[in-house]
Order: sequence, then structure tokens, then C-alpha cells
Amino acid sequence: MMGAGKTTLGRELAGRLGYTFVDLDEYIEQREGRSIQELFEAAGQEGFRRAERAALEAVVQDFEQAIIATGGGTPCFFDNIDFINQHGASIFLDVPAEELVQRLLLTDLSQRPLLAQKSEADLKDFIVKTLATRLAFYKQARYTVSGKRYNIEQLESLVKP
Ligand SMILES: Nc1ncnc2c1ncn2[C@@H]1O[C@H](COP(=O)(O)OP(=O)(O)O)[C@@H](O)[C@H]1O
Ligand SMILES: O=C(O)C1=C[C@@H](OP(=O)(O)O)[C@@H](O)[C@H](O)C1
Ligand SMILES: [Mg+2]
Repeated sequence: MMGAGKTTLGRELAGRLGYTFVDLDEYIEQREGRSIQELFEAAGQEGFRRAERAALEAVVQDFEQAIIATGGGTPCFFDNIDFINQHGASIFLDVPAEELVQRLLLTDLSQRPLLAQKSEADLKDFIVKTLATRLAFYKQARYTVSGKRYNIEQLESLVKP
């Protein structure tokens, strides 16, 4: 989910393993030549999800040993979660909703179009409801790591060959 730490942790994990790190949102931005916000503005969420799926297919062609930080919605559209599981070892970072909200409030919400311009109360409501609808997808990850704190060695042991 947004704020779980996919980008932050993914980068750290890739560094430890000596793997390439790819943040799917950044990869989409490079492919599309515009920011995620611009893509949402021009093509709506539907257009973004199509670009996201295309990027997912391209990224598995482009990289062999890589840690990919997806976006929070990636596994929840099309058959993306099946595609992800067919091509790699997926990890669900299962962070409580209240913690996600606290973290996200400290960031620039305009960078995440689904959260832009939300009040704190609306943000809380959105995170709780969205997490509930997405959980069925997230639970299909091969591994689940739960809690506010994480242990990078534990994560490393999950994916290390
Ligand atoms: N384990 C953590 N504990 C506390 N804050 C964290 C942790 N992981 C990430 N953050 C912070 O939470 C925010 C969202 O992290 P980010 O990696 O962008 O999440 P995601 O890519 O899953 O949306 C950032 O401000 C980041 O510094
Ligand atoms: O949860 C989502 O639907 C989204 C999460 C974002 O990525 P992060 O999870 O890295 O914020 C980004 O892909 C886009 O704003 C949509
Ligand atoms: Mg991210």
C-alpha cells in the first residue's frame, strides 16, 4: 500500500543484494516521458493503469536480477498479481493503516495523485477503505512481512537465492 515503504526498502534491499533497483513509478515516468501526476491528469487512472501494466511487462524483459518496487495499486489491476508471481518472488509489506497515514502525512501528498488535496480525515478514510478492498490482492504475495518496523536481514533472507 502507499506509504508501506516499498520504494525506501526496495532500494536498501537491492543495495544489500547487489541487485538492480527499479521503482516501477520512476520506470513508468521514464517510458512515458512525464510524471505520474501528469499521466493521471492526461489519461486518468485508467490510462495510468494501462501504462503501469505495460511497464510491468517491460521490466521483466529488461532486468534479470532486480528488486522491483511496485506502486501500491499495481497488484490490484488486471491479472497483475498473477503476472508478478509468475516472474518473481513477491513481498507484501503489511503495515497498519494508522502507521501508513502518519507516514504519508509527512510526505508531499501531491506526488501521489490518489491522495492529492485530501484533508487528514479524508486521507485516513481513504487509506482504511482502500486497504480493505486491496487486501485480497496483497495477500496473494508469496511472502508477507507484517508490522511497523522491519528487519532488513529478514527481508534479505526471503529473496536471497
Ligand atoms: N520502515 C519505515 N519506518 C518509518 N518510515 C518509513 C519506513 N519506510 C518508509 N518510510 C517513510 O514513509 C514514506 C513512504 O515511503 P515510500 O518508500 O515512498 O513508500 P511506498 O513506496 O510504499 O509508497 C517516506 O517518507 C519514507 O521515508
Ligand atoms: O496505490 C496506488 O494506487 C498508487 C501508488 C503509487 O505508488 P506508491 O505506492 O509507491 O506510493 C503510484 O503508483 C500511484 O500514485 C498510485
Ligand atoms: Mg513508491
